[in-house]
Amino acid sequence: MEASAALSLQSCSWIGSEKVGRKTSGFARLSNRCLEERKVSMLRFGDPRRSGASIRTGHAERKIFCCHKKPSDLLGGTGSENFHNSFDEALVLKRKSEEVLPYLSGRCIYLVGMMGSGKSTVGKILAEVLCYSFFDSDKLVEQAVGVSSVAQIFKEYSEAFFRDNESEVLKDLSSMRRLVVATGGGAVIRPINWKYMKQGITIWLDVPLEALARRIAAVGTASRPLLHQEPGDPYTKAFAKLTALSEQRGKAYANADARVSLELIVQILQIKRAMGMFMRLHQRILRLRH
Ligand SMILES: Nc1ncnc2c1ncn2[C@@H]1O[C@H](COP(=O)(O)OP(=O)(O)O)[C@@H](O)[C@H]1O
Ligand SMILES: O=C(O)C1=C[C@@H](OP(=O)(O)O)[C@@H](O)[C@H](O)C1
Repeated sequence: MEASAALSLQSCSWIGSEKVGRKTSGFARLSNRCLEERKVSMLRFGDPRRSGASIRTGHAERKIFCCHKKPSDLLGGTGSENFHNSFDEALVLKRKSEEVLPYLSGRCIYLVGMMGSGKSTVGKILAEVLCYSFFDSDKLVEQAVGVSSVAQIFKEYSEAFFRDNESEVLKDLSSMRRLVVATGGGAVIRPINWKYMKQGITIWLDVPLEALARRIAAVGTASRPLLHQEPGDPYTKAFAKLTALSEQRGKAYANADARVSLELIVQILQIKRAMGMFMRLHQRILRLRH
């Protein structure tokens, strides 16, 4: 399953519960239709094509990426696995998007959550499915500052400087429509950012800390400066810092209009699997009796 199936499981419930009612590029590849509807030139940081972001226009029909993995892999997944296509899942996602789009009426979706919660991964899939444009706010800050990585911005300037630019980027995005935005994990700590993000719909990707630390340890902490300072092996230092950050930020994430809990998704999958096994067993017993 994975990120895409998580979406297919959750899309109905999040739209029902909403109150309104690393990345190589800051942008997902877009369909021709999406491109026509996009108005990125309004942004302060200008046209992404000029600022070096890659957008490919060659595909009229978009692929929906799915990955088939055991629920246990979800929690321990490194994310380095290939995403495979699945016709069924693509169909489910397509239907869900058709259900959801009228409720969205063009409003942007902001994904919030701790580092490694999958905001970029899920955001790209969500944007594909909804035919929205995808933006990664960290990438937009890098472009605005003219520095190639967030880690470098922290080092050359400061965290406060990064946060100011992050707020500016969110402000610019807030006047746009039909975007999925993967925010930086710390965007939730400034109340002003909520004012911008609440122009759209905010979704909190809530993932257990152990899973976050495992995912981050798998790719290393170098690109995440807040985790890189601690001593120790990547998992231990990521886990220690994520625990501290999560205690500070827990309440802030809860401001989101909806929460997608990976723990709950895994439980649902386990129940579905157990029910499937039970049905198969039941059928076998019936066959033996006759
Ligand atoms: N649902 C998932 N299951 C397993 N690994 C995931 C999942 N979502 C993301 N990942 C992996 O976790 C890492 C961090 O994901 P990313 O989308 O960059 O998180 P964020 O943008 O929230 O920091 C990446 O290596 C990614 O492939
Ligand atoms: O949690 C945080 O404070 C941060 C998360 C990072 O983004 P991701 O959540 O995309 O890793 C990035 O904005 C910066 O390193 C600070």
